Amino acid sequence: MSPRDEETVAEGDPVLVRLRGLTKHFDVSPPLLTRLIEGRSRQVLKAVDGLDLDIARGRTTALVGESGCGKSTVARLLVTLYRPTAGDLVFEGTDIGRLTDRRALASARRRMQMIFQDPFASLNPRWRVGRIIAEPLRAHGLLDDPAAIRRRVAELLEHVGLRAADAERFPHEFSGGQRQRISIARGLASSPHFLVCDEPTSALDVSVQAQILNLLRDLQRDLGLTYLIITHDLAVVRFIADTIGVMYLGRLCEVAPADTLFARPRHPYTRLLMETVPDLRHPDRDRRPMAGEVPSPLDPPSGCAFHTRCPLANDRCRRERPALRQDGPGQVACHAAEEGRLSPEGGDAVKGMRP
Ligand SMILES: Nc1ncnc2c1ncn2[C@@H]1O[C@H](COP(=O)(O)OP(=O)(O)OP(=O)(O)O)[C@@H](O)[C@H]1O
Repeated sequence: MSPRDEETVAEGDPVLVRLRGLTKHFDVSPPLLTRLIEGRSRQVLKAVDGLDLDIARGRTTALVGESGCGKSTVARLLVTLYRPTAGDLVFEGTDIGRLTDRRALASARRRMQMIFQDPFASLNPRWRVGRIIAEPLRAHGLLDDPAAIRRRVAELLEHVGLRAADAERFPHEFSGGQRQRISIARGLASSPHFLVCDEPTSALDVSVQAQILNLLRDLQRDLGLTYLIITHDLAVVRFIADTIGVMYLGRLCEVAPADTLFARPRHPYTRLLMETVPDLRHPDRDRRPMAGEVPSPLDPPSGCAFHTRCPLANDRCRRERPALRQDGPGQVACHAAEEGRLSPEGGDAVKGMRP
């Protein structure tokens, strides 16, 4: 056990967030009249379809996968912007997916915050930075004395590498990276335990991305924060994540410690994703596009959702949905892995999938 493990276990439950069978379906049916005239039935989009995941306290868990696999929907479920269709969403011991008590929900919301991708869109351009950062303090009724609010805002600005005097300026006076720092300061205002970061760096230049990721790491160390990072960018994940969950069409196909996942990816889809990782030092070099189309979540394939793109798929894969099973230090949902049909390095498994 590493010293960091001992620390988290000593605090009690090492798991801050526990997801069991977490599901979000959207009713995307055409209006009733259209359905009657055109003889169409109801349509349900399975954005998230039975997710089991533990998010370790004080650590960084990342969810990766191609666009449309359900990452942002998970983020929105976690911060209670959406209600689950089914399943458990337990945060600090409370199933917040089922909470109806307003005060309990407000208390949970204070302890978790979301950082969005686009700091332009998420900051009110007409408000001074001080007011933007102070807003959660007022909304949650944490501070009302103007001098105390000013002190807290100054402290938060300094925490994220800005100056106390920046409170007087407007968002447009800052660069993209600085604006993301302002978003993070606002996210920290209510002293949350859990930050959900949805593509926190994808709107930024590569050089600035590393600064923001370093800031997130420093804040985690200083404040004991737990992160869920949502991204399609494996380079970001490699830089910051302790644990990685790989999503495909609303389900997790692999969950593993970051080192294990990069050294020995197991699921054929993870192996294919790895082929597309840009080198952090040479981000423009050798980035292959992903082969094949992701099937529609309106009509997901039977059995393993990945079987339509997987060169190792057999009849069982087409018929039977694989469960997420323990596999070394991680978990993988793959019949080929369970049956020992994967090559150790993954070369054979991905050859047929390369464009
Ligand atoms: N409010 C909604 N109503 C209907 N469908 C939705 C809604 N939100 C998301 N979806 C659909 O759910 C699926 C998952 O979307 P989601 O945004 O969670 O994926 P993602 O992996 O975050 O993709 P991206 O990286 O492009 O944001 C997509 O097919 C999307 O069109």
